[in-house]
Amino acid sequence: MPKKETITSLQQAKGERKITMITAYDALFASLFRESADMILVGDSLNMSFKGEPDTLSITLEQMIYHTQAVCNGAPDTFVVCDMPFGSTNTKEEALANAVKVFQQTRADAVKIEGGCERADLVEHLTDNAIAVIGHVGLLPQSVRSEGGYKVKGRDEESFKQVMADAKAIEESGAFALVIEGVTPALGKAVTEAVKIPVIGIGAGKETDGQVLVWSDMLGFFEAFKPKFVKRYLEGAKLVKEAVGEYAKEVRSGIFPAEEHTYK
Ligand SMILES: Nc1nc(=O)c2c([nH]1)NC[C@@H]1CN(c3ccc(C(=O)N[C@@H](CCC(=O)O)C(=O)O)cc3)CN21
Ligand SMILES: CC(C)C(=O)C(=O)O
Ligand SMILES: [Mg+2]
Repeated sequence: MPKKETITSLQQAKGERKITMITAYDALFASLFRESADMILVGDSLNMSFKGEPDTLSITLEQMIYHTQAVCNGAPDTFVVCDMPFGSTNTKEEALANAVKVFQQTRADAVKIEGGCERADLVEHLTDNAIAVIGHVGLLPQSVRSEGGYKVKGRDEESFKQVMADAKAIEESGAFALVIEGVTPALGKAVTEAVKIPVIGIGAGKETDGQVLVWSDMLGFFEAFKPKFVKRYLEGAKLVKEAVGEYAKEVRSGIFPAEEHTYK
Protein backbone atom coordinates (compact mmCIF):
# COMPACT_ATOMS: atom_id res chain seq x y z
CA MET A 1 0.00 0.00 0.00
CA PRO A 2 1.46 3.41 -0.85
CA LYS A 3 2.35 5.71 2.05
CA LYS A 4 -0.37 8.08 3.19
CA GLU A 5 -0.12 11.47 1.53
CA THR A 6 0.44 14.47 3.79
CA ILE A 7 -0.43 18.08 3.14
CA THR A 8 3.28 18.67 2.48
CA SER A 9 3.61 15.78 0.01
CA LEU A 10 0.48 16.92 -1.82
CA GLN A 11 1.80 20.46 -2.04
CA GLN A 12 5.17 19.23 -3.26
CA ALA A 13 3.38 17.30 -6.01
CA LYS A 14 2.51 20.53 -7.81
CA GLY A 15 4.54 20.67 -11.03
CA GLU A 16 6.15 17.29 -10.24
CA ARG A 17 3.44 14.62 -10.52
CA LYS A 18 -0.32 14.59 -11.03
CA ILE A 19 -2.61 14.09 -8.03
CA THR A 20 -5.33 11.45 -8.35
CA MET A 21 -8.50 11.87 -6.34
CA ILE A 22 -11.65 9.75 -6.43
CA THR A 23 -14.80 9.88 -4.35
CA ALA A 24 -15.96 7.03 -2.12
CA TYR A 25 -18.99 6.72 0.12
CA ASP A 26 -18.38 3.43 1.94
CA ALA A 27 -15.65 1.26 3.42
CA LEU A 28 -15.81 -1.45 0.77
CA PHE A 29 -15.18 0.76 -2.24
CA ALA A 30 -12.72 2.94 -0.30
CA SER A 31 -10.69 -0.22 0.35
CA LEU A 32 -10.64 -0.93 -3.40
CA PHE A 33 -9.48 2.59 -4.28
CA ARG A 34 -6.79 2.96 -1.62
CA GLU A 35 -3.98 1.36 -3.62
CA SER A 36 -4.38 3.70 -6.60
CA ALA A 37 -5.77 7.02 -5.39
CA ASP A 38 -3.71 9.69 -3.63
CA MET A 39 -6.81 11.10 -1.95
CA ILE A 40 -10.38 9.99 -1.37
CA LEU A 41 -13.17 12.55 -1.27
CA VAL A 42 -16.33 11.78 0.62
CA GLY A 43 -18.33 14.00 -1.72
CA ASP A 44 -21.78 15.37 -1.01
CA SER A 45 -22.49 14.01 -4.52
CA LEU A 46 -23.39 10.88 -2.55
CA ASN A 47 -26.76 12.56 -1.99
CA MET A 48 -27.36 12.04 -5.72
CA SER A 49 -25.63 8.78 -6.64
CA PHE A 50 -26.09 7.00 -3.28
CA LYS A 51 -29.40 8.39 -2.01
CA GLY A 52 -31.03 9.19 -5.35
CA GLU A 53 -31.90 12.81 -4.61
CA PRO A 54 -31.98 15.26 -7.54
CA ASP A 55 -29.17 17.49 -6.14
CA THR A 56 -26.68 17.69 -3.26
CA LEU A 57 -28.53 20.21 -1.10
CA SER A 58 -30.44 17.94 1.28
CA ILE A 59 -27.56 15.92 2.74
CA THR A 60 -26.87 16.61 6.43
CA LEU A 61 -23.61 16.96 8.36
CA GLU A 62 -24.51 13.82 10.33
CA GLN A 63 -24.89 11.83 7.12
CA MET A 64 -21.56 13.16 5.80
CA ILE A 65 -19.91 12.13 9.08
CA TYR A 66 -21.39 8.60 8.88
CA HIS A 67 -20.04 8.09 5.35
CA THR A 68 -16.68 9.64 6.24
CA GLN A 69 -16.33 7.19 9.14
CA ALA A 70 -17.03 4.33 6.74
CA VAL A 71 -14.47 5.57 4.19
CA CYS A 72 -11.81 6.08 6.87
CA ASN A 73 -12.43 2.52 8.10
CA GLY A 74 -11.97 1.15 4.58
CA ALA A 75 -8.93 3.25 3.67
CA PRO A 76 -7.07 3.95 6.94
CA ASP A 77 -3.85 4.84 5.10
CA THR A 78 -5.37 7.19 2.51
CA PHE A 79 -5.76 10.97 2.76
CA VAL A 80 -9.52 11.45 3.23
CA VAL A 81 -11.45 14.67 2.61
CA CYS A 82 -14.98 15.31 3.85
CA ASP A 83 -17.22 17.67 1.86
CA MET A 84 -18.91 20.23 4.10
CA PRO A 85 -22.57 20.01 3.10
CA PHE A 86 -24.90 22.81 2.05
CA GLY A 87 -26.02 24.88 5.03
CA SER A 88 -23.27 23.68 7.38
CA THR A 89 -20.95 26.64 6.78
CA ASN A 90 -23.22 29.70 6.70
CA THR A 91 -21.31 31.65 9.35
CA LYS A 92 -17.69 31.50 10.51
CA GLU A 93 -18.75 30.21 13.91
CA GLU A 94 -21.06 27.55 12.54
CA ALA A 95 -18.47 26.47 9.96
CA LEU A 96 -15.77 26.05 12.61
CA ALA A 97 -18.07 24.19 15.01
CA ASN A 98 -19.14 21.83 12.21
CA ALA A 99 -15.61 21.27 10.91
CA VAL A 100 -14.49 20.50 14.48
CA LYS A 101 -17.32 17.95 14.65
CA VAL A 102 -15.99 16.31 11.47
CA PHE A 103 -12.45 16.17 12.91
CA GLN A 104 -13.63 14.84 16.28
CA GLN A 105 -16.06 12.24 14.98
CA THR A 106 -14.08 10.98 11.95
CA ARG A 107 -10.44 10.46 10.95
CA ALA A 108 -10.79 12.79 7.93
CA ASP A 109 -7.59 14.66 7.11
CA ALA A 110 -9.31 17.74 5.66
CA VAL A 111 -12.65 19.28 4.80
CA LYS A 112 -13.71 20.82 1.49
CA ILE A 113 -15.80 23.98 1.25
CA GLU A 114 -17.52 25.32 -1.88
CA GLY A 115 -17.15 29.02 -2.66
CA GLY A 116 -14.76 31.83 -3.49
CA CYS A 117 -14.21 35.43 -2.38
CA GLU A 118 -17.37 35.49 -0.28
CA ARG A 119 -16.12 32.53 1.81
CA ALA A 120 -12.48 33.54 2.12
CA ASP A 121 -12.83 34.99 5.65
CA LEU A 122 -14.68 31.92 6.77
CA VAL A 123 -12.04 29.58 5.32
CA GLU A 124 -9.35 31.64 7.08
CA HIS A 125 -11.19 31.24 10.39
CA LEU A 126 -11.00 27.46 9.92
CA THR A 127 -7.37 27.34 8.83
CA ASP A 128 -6.49 29.60 11.81
CA ASN A 129 -8.05 26.96 14.03
CA ALA A 130 -6.17 23.89 12.79
CA ILE A 131 -8.71 22.72 10.24
CA ALA A 132 -7.09 21.71 6.92
CA VAL A 133 -9.28 23.08 4.14
CA ILE A 134 -9.56 22.38 0.43
CA GLY A 135 -11.37 25.13 -1.47
CA HIS A 136 -13.80 24.46 -4.32
CA VAL A 137 -14.31 27.08 -7.05
CA GLY A 138 -15.82 27.25 -10.53
CA LEU A 139 -19.10 25.39 -10.96
CA LEU A 140 -20.56 25.05 -7.46
CA PRO A 141 -23.14 22.24 -7.24
CA GLN A 142 -24.47 23.61 -3.92
CA SER A 143 -25.53 26.76 -5.82
CA VAL A 144 -27.54 24.83 -8.43
CA ARG A 145 -30.88 26.27 -7.33
CA SER A 146 -29.73 29.87 -6.91
CA GLU A 147 -27.90 29.73 -10.25
CA GLY A 148 -30.72 27.92 -12.03
CA GLY A 149 -28.63 24.96 -13.19
CA TYR A 150 -25.08 23.71 -13.58
CA LYS A 151 -23.26 26.41 -15.53
CA VAL A 152 -19.75 26.00 -16.90
CA LYS A 153 -17.56 29.01 -15.98
CA GLY A 154 -14.93 30.87 -17.99
CA ARG A 155 -16.71 31.17 -21.32
CA ASP A 156 -17.20 34.89 -20.72
CA GLU A 157 -14.73 37.41 -19.34
CA GLU A 158 -16.76 38.17 -16.24
CA SER A 159 -16.94 34.59 -14.95
CA PHE A 160 -13.29 34.01 -15.95
CA LYS A 161 -12.16 36.94 -13.82
CA GLN A 162 -14.49 35.98 -10.98
CA VAL A 163 -13.14 32.43 -10.71
CA MET A 164 -9.55 33.70 -10.90
CA ALA A 165 -10.29 36.09 -8.02
CA ASP A 166 -12.05 33.30 -6.10
CA ALA A 167 -9.05 30.97 -6.44
CA LYS A 168 -6.60 33.63 -5.27
CA ALA A 169 -8.79 34.62 -2.31
CA ILE A 170 -9.11 31.00 -1.20
CA GLU A 171 -5.34 30.48 -1.50
CA GLU A 172 -4.83 33.64 0.59
CA SER A 173 -7.17 32.26 3.24
CA GLY A 174 -4.84 29.35 3.95
CA ALA A 175 -6.53 26.54 2.03
CA PHE A 176 -3.83 23.97 1.17
CA ALA A 177 -5.39 22.85 -2.12
CA LEU A 178 -8.20 23.71 -4.47
CA VAL A 179 -10.80 21.80 -6.43
CA ILE A 180 -11.89 23.55 -9.63
CA GLU A 181 -15.02 22.25 -11.30
CA GLY A 182 -16.78 22.88 -14.60
CA VAL A 183 -14.55 25.49 -16.25
CA THR A 184 -12.97 25.96 -19.67
CA PRO A 185 -9.49 24.44 -20.04
CA ALA A 186 -8.06 27.95 -20.42
CA LEU A 187 -9.47 28.93 -17.02
CA GLY A 188 -8.31 25.65 -15.47
CA LYS A 189 -4.79 26.37 -16.73
CA ALA A 190 -4.83 30.04 -15.69
CA VAL A 191 -5.92 29.21 -12.12
CA THR A 192 -3.35 26.41 -11.86
CA GLU A 193 -0.60 28.83 -12.87
CA ALA A 194 -1.88 31.67 -10.68
CA VAL A 195 -1.80 29.85 -7.33
CA LYS A 196 0.95 28.01 -5.49
CA ILE A 197 -1.35 25.39 -3.99
CA PRO A 198 -2.25 22.23 -5.94
CA VAL A 199 -5.36 22.56 -8.11
CA ILE A 200 -7.45 19.43 -8.66
CA GLY A 201 -9.80 19.60 -11.63
CA ILE A 202 -13.10 18.02 -12.57
CA GLY A 203 -14.29 19.09 -15.98
CA ALA A 204 -11.51 21.67 -15.96
CA GLY A 205 -9.19 20.39 -18.70
CA LYS A 206 -5.84 18.63 -18.50
CA GLU A 207 -3.60 21.43 -17.22
CA THR A 208 -4.58 21.22 -13.55
CA ASP A 209 -2.31 19.58 -10.96
CA GLY A 210 -4.63 16.62 -10.60
CA GLN A 211 -8.04 15.19 -11.39
CA VAL A 212 -11.05 14.08 -9.37
CA LEU A 213 -14.01 11.99 -10.54
CA VAL A 214 -17.05 10.56 -8.82
CA TRP A 215 -16.46 6.81 -8.50
CA SER A 216 -19.93 5.76 -9.64
CA ASP A 217 -19.63 7.88 -12.80
CA MET A 218 -16.17 6.67 -13.85
CA LEU A 219 -17.06 3.04 -13.14
CA GLY A 220 -20.26 3.33 -15.16
CA PHE A 221 -22.69 2.54 -12.32
CA PHE A 222 -24.58 5.83 -12.54
CA GLU A 223 -26.17 5.30 -15.95
CA ALA A 224 -28.40 8.38 -15.80
CA PHE A 225 -25.45 10.75 -15.25
CA LYS A 226 -23.08 11.23 -18.15
CA PRO A 227 -21.89 14.82 -18.47
CA LYS A 228 -19.06 15.60 -20.88
CA PHE A 229 -16.24 15.42 -18.32
CA VAL A 230 -16.88 11.80 -17.30
CA LYS A 231 -14.84 8.99 -18.80
CA ARG A 232 -16.13 5.49 -18.13
CA TYR A 233 -13.38 3.07 -17.18
CA LEU A 234 -15.85 0.25 -16.54
CA GLU A 235 -19.36 -0.51 -17.75
CA GLY A 236 -20.45 -1.16 -14.17
CA ALA A 237 -24.20 -0.95 -14.67
CA LYS A 238 -24.13 -3.34 -17.61
CA LEU A 239 -21.94 -5.87 -15.76
CA VAL A 240 -24.07 -5.73 -12.61
CA LYS A 241 -27.32 -6.15 -14.53
CA GLU A 242 -25.91 -9.13 -16.42
CA ALA A 243 -24.65 -10.77 -13.22
CA VAL A 244 -27.88 -10.25 -11.27
CA GLY A 245 -29.86 -11.42 -14.31
CA GLU A 246 -27.74 -14.60 -14.39
CA TYR A 247 -28.33 -15.16 -10.65
CA ALA A 248 -32.10 -14.73 -11.04
CA LYS A 249 -32.15 -17.11 -14.02
CA GLU A 250 -30.22 -19.76 -12.08
CA VAL A 251 -32.47 -19.44 -9.02
CA ARG A 252 -35.56 -19.82 -11.18
CA SER A 253 -34.14 -22.80 -13.07
CA GLY A 254 -32.74 -24.48 -9.94
CA ILE A 255 -29.08 -24.32 -11.05
CA PHE A 256 -28.26 -22.23 -7.96
CA PRO A 257 -27.55 -23.29 -5.26
CA ALA A 258 -25.48 -26.24 -6.48
CA GLU A 259 -23.90 -29.00 -4.38
CA GLU A 260 -20.86 -26.87 -3.47
CA HIS A 261 -23.06 -24.09 -2.04
CA THR A 262 -25.02 -26.45 0.18
CA TYR A 263 -24.15 -27.43 3.82
CA LYS A 264 -23.48 -31.07 4.57
N1 LIG B 1 -22.56 11.56 -9.73
C1 LIG B 1 -22.19 12.83 -9.68
N2 LIG B 1 -21.11 13.21 -10.38
C2 LIG B 1 -20.69 14.51 -10.36
O1 LIG B 1 -19.67 14.81 -11.03
C3 LIG B 1 -21.39 15.43 -9.56
C4 LIG B 1 -22.51 14.97 -8.82
N3 LIG B 1 -22.88 13.68 -8.92
N4 LIG B 1 -23.19 15.77 -8.01
C5 LIG B 1 -22.64 17.03 -7.67
C6 LIG B 1 -22.02 17.64 -8.82
C7 LIG B 1 -23.00 18.05 -9.90
N5 LIG B 1 -22.19 17.98 -11.07
C8 LIG B 1 -22.62 18.29 -12.36
C9 LIG B 1 -23.93 18.10 -12.73
C10 LIG B 1 -24.37 18.38 -14.00
C11 LIG B 1 -23.49 18.89 -14.94
C12 LIG B 1 -23.99 19.21 -16.31
O2 LIG B 1 -25.16 19.09 -16.59
N6 LIG B 1 -23.09 19.64 -17.22
C13 LIG B 1 -23.41 19.99 -18.59
C14 LIG B 1 -22.71 21.30 -18.90
C15 LIG B 1 -23.60 22.27 -19.54
C16 LIG B 1 -22.79 23.45 -20.02
O3 LIG B 1 -22.06 23.26 -21.03
O4 LIG B 1 -22.90 24.55 -19.42
C17 LIG B 1 -22.87 18.92 -19.55
O5 LIG B 1 -23.56 18.67 -20.55
O6 LIG B 1 -21.79 18.35 -19.32
C18 LIG B 1 -22.17 19.09 -14.57
C19 LIG B 1 -21.74 18.80 -13.28
C20 LIG B 1 -20.87 17.46 -10.75
N7 LIG B 1 -21.06 16.78 -9.51
C1 LIG C 1 -17.48 16.45 -7.71
C2 LIG C 1 -16.63 16.52 -6.47
C3 LIG C 1 -15.52 17.50 -6.60
C4 LIG C 1 -17.50 16.81 -5.29
O1 LIG C 1 -17.52 17.86 -4.72
C5 LIG C 1 -18.42 15.75 -4.86
O2 LIG C 1 -18.25 14.58 -5.26
O3 LIG C 1 -19.33 16.05 -4.08
MG1 LIG D 1 -19.22 18.09 -3.48
